[in-house]
Amino acid sequence: MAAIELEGLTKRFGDVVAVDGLDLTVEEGEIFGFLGPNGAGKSTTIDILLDFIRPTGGTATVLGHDAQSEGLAVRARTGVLPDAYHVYDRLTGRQHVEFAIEMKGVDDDPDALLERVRIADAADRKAGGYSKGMRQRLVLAMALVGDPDLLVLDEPSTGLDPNGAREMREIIREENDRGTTVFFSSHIMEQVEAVCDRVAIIDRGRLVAVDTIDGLRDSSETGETLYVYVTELDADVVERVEPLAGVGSVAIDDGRLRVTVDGVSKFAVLHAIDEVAPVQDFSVVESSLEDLFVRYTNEGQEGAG
Ligand SMILES: Nc1ncnc2c1ncn2[C@@H]1O[C@H](COP(=O)(O)OP(=O)(O)OP(=O)(O)O)[C@@H](O)[C@H]1O
Repeated sequence: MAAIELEGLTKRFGDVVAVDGLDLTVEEGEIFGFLGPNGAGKSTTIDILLDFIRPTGGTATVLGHDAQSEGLAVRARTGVLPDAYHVYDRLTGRQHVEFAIEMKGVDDDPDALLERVRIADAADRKAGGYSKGMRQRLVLAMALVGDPDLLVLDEPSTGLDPNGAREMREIIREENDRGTTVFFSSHIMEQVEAVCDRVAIIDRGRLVAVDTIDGLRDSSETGETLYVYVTELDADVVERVEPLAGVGSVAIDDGRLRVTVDGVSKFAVLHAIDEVAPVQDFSVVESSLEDLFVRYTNEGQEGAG
């Protein structure tokens, strides 16, 4: 059974199409990144998964339950770290978690939960004195009450310093190791790259790519960039390298040739360049997810324009 299954999911707000015929499957046990620029439709999709808003068309199935007609069943098995969350300044960390345990009607150990998000030593402090990272982890501890099968995290790293973001990643991995499927939205590429099994990129409500990060790299012309030192570097070399198979773009950059290539054929490309102009030295730079993200979302815009 898939953890999340979207079929033709559509949401219109008046003239605005926030989600536009989205088809997506997230398998159980995955850490799945849901990426897209501002306004792409991430929060709207998450709101539909949790039945906070109703779709205009299509269906969303979460853990085998229809998100709309069986919203209660979905929420009973799903933990959510919302984009905007609130803590009560005058309650301690433990009191927050105790409250969540009572609300869910389970008998979890609050200290064990605070331990899992690494703020057990602050359990008796008032949340008003917590740092932003600690507050977020406290809300995550509340989301973990009842041992959910699915964790939905909306922008879990926004506003965290690098240490906080790293700690968040570690916690996400640990929860995943316990068998929880993690679906998290972000526009911070590094975060997603470091932790996700697969990612979907959406843009203006539409799916533009879904794959592993390596898969995205391989299927993208900008999979890798070669920096090549050749014996003679001039416009003529650029012109002769451009038509070679597997070459995306070619430019002169800081005394070197800068060549974007399809990840699979970089050696063939190097070899071909060597025939045109003898290669003295080279280096390979893998695209970051950031590059891929820009590429996928810009391509979409060109298509629409
Ligand atoms: N309640 C609403 N009424 C009207 N338009 C809305 C509403 N909610 C969202 N939208 C519009 O739907 C589109 C998608 O918004 P959404 O918040 O889902 O994007 P997002 O990917 O979560 O963006 P961000 O990364 O900025 O949070 C945007 O154009 C937004 O303005």
